[in-house]
Amino acid sequence: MMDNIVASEEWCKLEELGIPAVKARVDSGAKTSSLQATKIKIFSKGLEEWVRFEVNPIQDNRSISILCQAKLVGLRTVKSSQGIAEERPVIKTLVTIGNQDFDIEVTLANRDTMEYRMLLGREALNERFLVDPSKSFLMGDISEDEIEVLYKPYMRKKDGLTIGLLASNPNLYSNKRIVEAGQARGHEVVFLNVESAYMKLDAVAPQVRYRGGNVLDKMDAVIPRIKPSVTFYGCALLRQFHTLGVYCLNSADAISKSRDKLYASQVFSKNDIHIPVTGFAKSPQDTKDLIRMVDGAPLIIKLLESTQGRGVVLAETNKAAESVINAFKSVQTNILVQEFIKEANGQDIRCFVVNGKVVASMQRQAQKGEFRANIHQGGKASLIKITPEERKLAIKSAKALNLDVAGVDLIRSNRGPLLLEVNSSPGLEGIENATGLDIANIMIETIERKLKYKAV
Ligand SMILES: Nc1ncnc2c1ncn2[C@@H]1O[C@H](COP(=O)(O)OP(=O)(O)OP(=O)(O)O)[C@@H](O)[C@H]1O
Ligand SMILES: [Mg+2]
Ligand SMILES: [Mg+2]
Repeated sequence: MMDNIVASEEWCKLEELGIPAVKARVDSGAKTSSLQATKIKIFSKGLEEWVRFEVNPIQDNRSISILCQAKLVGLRTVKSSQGIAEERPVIKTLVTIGNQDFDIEVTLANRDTMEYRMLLGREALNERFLVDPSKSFLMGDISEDEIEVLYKPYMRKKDGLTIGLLASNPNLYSNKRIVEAGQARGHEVVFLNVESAYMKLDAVAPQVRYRGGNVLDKMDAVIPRIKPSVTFYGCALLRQFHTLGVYCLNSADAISKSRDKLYASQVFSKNDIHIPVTGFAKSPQDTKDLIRMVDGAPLIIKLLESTQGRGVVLAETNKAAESVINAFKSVQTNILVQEFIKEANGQDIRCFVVNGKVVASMQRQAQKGEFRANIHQGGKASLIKITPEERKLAIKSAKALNLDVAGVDLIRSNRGPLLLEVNSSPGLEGIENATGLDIANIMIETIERKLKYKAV
């Protein structure tokens, strides 16, 4: 066996960190080496600066987590895939590959998205190894059984995840159900009030803290259920959690996009997703043409930020439309003007999309004399079998906004199904009652799948 040729992937032992085996990708395209690490914290030991962190050394197993510490060698500015510069701690540690031991510098990557938990860069390989990228494990393979034996002592006692529910009211049906479903699957679910959480913004050791000073550094995942009035602050918290390597079931970016009806409609039309003809204008001088553009009254006027049907108005005549539109404009309120889909007869369809699948759907029928089918406006829900075209539309719409969980509202028009809107915190009560399905459980299962979590 040639002992100076390494393959594209190799097993490494990091003895000083207490990591018996980690599969590393050999990447001579990268200069430095890196190691996946979460919960990174810099601290002083006498006069020295040290860093404490956790590593999940096995790709598909979140439940194995090794607490490591090492002397800090320095900080390295690294560009993320989005081109954002970040400072990452660098340590020096002994690595064993095959029968060779040597010291290397390793950058701690605070993201959990690395496919390989470790990356061996040029600096580590130089003058020591040649690389044969067509091969795997030239320095010796380790079987799954051997891994199990090696990691037995490290198995976490607590076998569930810690999931934060970022919301405002713990007594809402949806929130109670999410807590219940998480606990039923063996996880710890912590209710986090959006307004009681705050952040420390710092390149080296960013944090989310909770009223009283507790640092929230044990979260594996966060489920955002952010009410519209705190979207801005809630999304800032979510970004912070994301930076800390915590998986968020709906990203800050996707939530803020979905909350802006105008922006979302532009994303839909760009992605070839059909919506009722919609217009938007700044000046009252354009109102008449706006009305013509959507084919005249009856037409719909919507406040840009509305929920539960409260900001949606039907104007029966062109005159009424014109005066309502201009009235909103005179108080600087942003509105959309939209073609009225009369043939829907006060019905719409709510599809609940989780992780790219329609997991439940229901039809909602507006009360007599009402065109809005929202349950909050007295609408009644019933079961419905959606068509393949409607299913495709619902999935495509959630995907266009990049939402893991979405309530997609469709309406049946003479020219086929049209998308009305996509909600990022869809309520569970209506859909669970109508369908008898355990949607909260499906949301928790999705988190498990994303984190590659398996109950031990
Ligand atoms: N263009 C339209 N044509 C016919 N009916 C419509 C139209 N737009 C909305 N509606 C009806 O009004 C209801 C409320 O509209 P929409 O969903 O856009 O508003 P919302 O206030 O955001 O509601 P949500 O609580 O679902 O977020 C719809 O569910 C549908 O029944
Ligand atoms: Mg809405
Ligand atoms: Mg709606």
